[in-house]
Amino acid sequence: MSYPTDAPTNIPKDQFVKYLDNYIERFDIRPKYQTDIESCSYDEGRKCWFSMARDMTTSVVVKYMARFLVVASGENSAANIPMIPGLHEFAGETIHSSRYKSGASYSGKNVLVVGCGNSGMEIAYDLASYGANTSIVVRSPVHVVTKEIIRLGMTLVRHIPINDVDDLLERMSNFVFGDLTRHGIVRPKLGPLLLKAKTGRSVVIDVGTVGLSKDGAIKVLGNISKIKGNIVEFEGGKENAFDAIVFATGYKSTANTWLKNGESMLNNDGLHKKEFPNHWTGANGLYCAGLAKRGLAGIAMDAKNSANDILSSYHSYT
Ligand SMILES: NC(=O)C1=CN([C@@H]2O[C@H](COP(=O)(O)OP(=O)(O)OC[C@H]3O[C@@H](n4cnc5c(N)ncnc54)[C@H](OP(=O)(O)O)[C@@H]3O)[C@@H](O)[C@H]2O)C=CC1
Ligand SMILES: O=C(O)C(=O)Cc1c[nH]c2ccccc12
Repeated sequence: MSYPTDAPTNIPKDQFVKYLDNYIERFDIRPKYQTDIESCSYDEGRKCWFSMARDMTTSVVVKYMARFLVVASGENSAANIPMIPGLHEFAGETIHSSRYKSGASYSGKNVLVVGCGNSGMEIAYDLASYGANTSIVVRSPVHVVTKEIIRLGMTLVRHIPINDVDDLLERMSNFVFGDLTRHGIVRPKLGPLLLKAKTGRSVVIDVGTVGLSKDGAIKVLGNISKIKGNIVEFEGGKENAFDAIVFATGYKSTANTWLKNGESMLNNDGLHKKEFPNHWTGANGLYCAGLAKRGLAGIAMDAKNSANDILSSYHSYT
């Protein structure tokens, strides 16, 4: 099997869409856009998977039949908003990062971004650029890198031990950003690639947020303890008033809600049951790609394993 080697790196949106179109054409993929899978279940008698697919524009439900089923709906499927005491009575606006489009309407407002993953860090930068008085909650250590550094790391780790690559990535990142501890951003003990492999936590690619935090244009705050009206209280007792809170607090898998008979592969959280590296397949032609919290490299690994396995059982099946 061959894969395109011309994957885009830093190109405008229309060229990226063109890349996807070329990909579809090259592999003869027929996407069903605007389609919601309501359920997938295994028919023991016919030895196949039945999927109920609702056309979101017409609401017509179509039934698909397939010998193989690949769950690729991802770890980032439904918005995760934490339970914080007093949140339901918060006097301002609350929004999850998945619905955030632009900081334009937040100009001049006091906005708190909760979460310092890539979504939170990008949104904080956008809000500050639109003139919002921006704060961000950074409750845990995080690896901030540049896109060049992580790209280099992902290439080197195919040839060099992970600890050596992590050492290099940390040195380079420290050289670029300096020690950010006094700005509220602390590096985790584990290196960036090992942290991803062990905990699923991604590095954050800086888009300018770090510079604004150093300038004080974006305020870095610790964990929230409670909310009272429009006041947010932080651990340590600090209190600030906010007009809006953006929850960039990540996502959950939803595969367990629509996949019936998936017990051989998925748990109640919609993530795989089996330990890595044997997690990507279940019974009766069931597969998953991208539920192992191993980032882009993990998704590629699952996709190749699933495709090769389907190919070999397809040949023995026909
Ligand atoms: N440009 C890009 O390539 C982008 C990539 N992405 C990717 O998409 C995926 C999803 O990213 P994202 O939406 O950022 O979600 P993530 O799961 O990566 O990050 C969620 C963040 O929310 C924090 N959080 C969760 N609950 C709380 C809480 N109660 N109080 C304070 N903080 C909290 C987490 O902190 P803690 O670690 O302490 O739990 C973490 O910092 C990731 O793989 C990411 O790398 C996203 C945006 C842009
Ligand atoms: O593959 C992942 O998820 C990583 O953690 C590394 C990575 C590659 N490209 C990225 C873009 C945003 C955040 C992390 C990565």
